[in-house]
Amino acid sequence: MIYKRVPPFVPTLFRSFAEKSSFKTNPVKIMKCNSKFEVFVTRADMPESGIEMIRRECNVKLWNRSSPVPREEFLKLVPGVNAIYCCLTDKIDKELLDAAGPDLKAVATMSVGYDHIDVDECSRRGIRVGYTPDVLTDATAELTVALLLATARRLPEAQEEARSGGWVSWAPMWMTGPGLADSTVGIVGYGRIGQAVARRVKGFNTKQIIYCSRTERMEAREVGARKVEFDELLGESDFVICCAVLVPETRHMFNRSSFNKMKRTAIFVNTSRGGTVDQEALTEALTHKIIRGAGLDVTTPEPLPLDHPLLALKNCIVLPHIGSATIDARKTMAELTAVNILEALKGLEMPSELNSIK
Ligand SMILES: O=CC(=O)O
Repeated sequence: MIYKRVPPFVPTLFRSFAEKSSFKTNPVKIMKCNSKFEVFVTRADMPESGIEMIRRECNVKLWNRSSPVPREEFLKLVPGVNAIYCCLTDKIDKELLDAAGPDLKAVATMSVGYDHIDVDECSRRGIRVGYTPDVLTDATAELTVALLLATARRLPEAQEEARSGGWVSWAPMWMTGPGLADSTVGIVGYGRIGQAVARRVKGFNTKQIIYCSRTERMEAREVGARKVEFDELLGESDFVICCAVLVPETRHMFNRSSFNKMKRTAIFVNTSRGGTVDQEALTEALTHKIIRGAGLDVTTPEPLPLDHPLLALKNCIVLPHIGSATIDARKTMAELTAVNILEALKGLEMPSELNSIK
């Protein structure tokens, strides 16, 4: 990987500064360094090390709130900027690119997912697009396994029982769930994260790992994983894990028909994007015990409204999209996003680029 680590960062002002005094009332903070380039950053609480790297070489226009920039503000703030440093809540589409205008040279997202960016449209306009693969693979795979175990072994439910007095005594079959040992694990989407999940679940003495992906993956040999068709994976797996990228072909691939093909004892886990699941069908499958349980780190929409039926189901765990949320992963993602922008503005290759415009 070409990604270069930067020297240790001296903590600076951004968030604490932003949260002090006058900045509370001003939604944008401008940081000048006499560069010809201006970079718009969509969150006040992007990790400081990445912002500091950009600030050393470019003028930074920082959205001075830790909540997403409202769309109307976003459209007003981007005209004339040379780069946008964004995250997965920021939609970068034609309208936004039109608003930014011809000086926009690069968009870099602090995420591996890029379904919020119209990459083709960026390419047509000569705008380079960067993202952050690799650096969050371990973090996301760890969370996926944690969610898998928490769902199968019913950890939130068990904790609730302990807290609320439901724990009357040890009981032979109380709070039981399926184990990974001797099970079949099916992984849908065998990219970097899918492979990292496979390596981890292998360590739990699983019987077999099967996967489906567009192509046969050499990496699967390392864990003895076998490529199968989607329907076979659904029918064979005790645990079905979705690590697939969200593209038109994967939208709602987990629907009524898919849940009906799964074992009634199956556990479904999704750490990719909420859009891969038809949530109404999932709610029905969980309510009517068509499958045993589900663990979701991603939903549609995010956040899931508090009155959403999935949040009321005991056999469903919902996490607030924290797959990559280790401290190191998030810092490294921020720094990679900064390097992507700086290299693009210098006309150099981005370390992690989605489109290659020469
Ligand atoms: O979901 C998280 C990411 O795309 O980085």
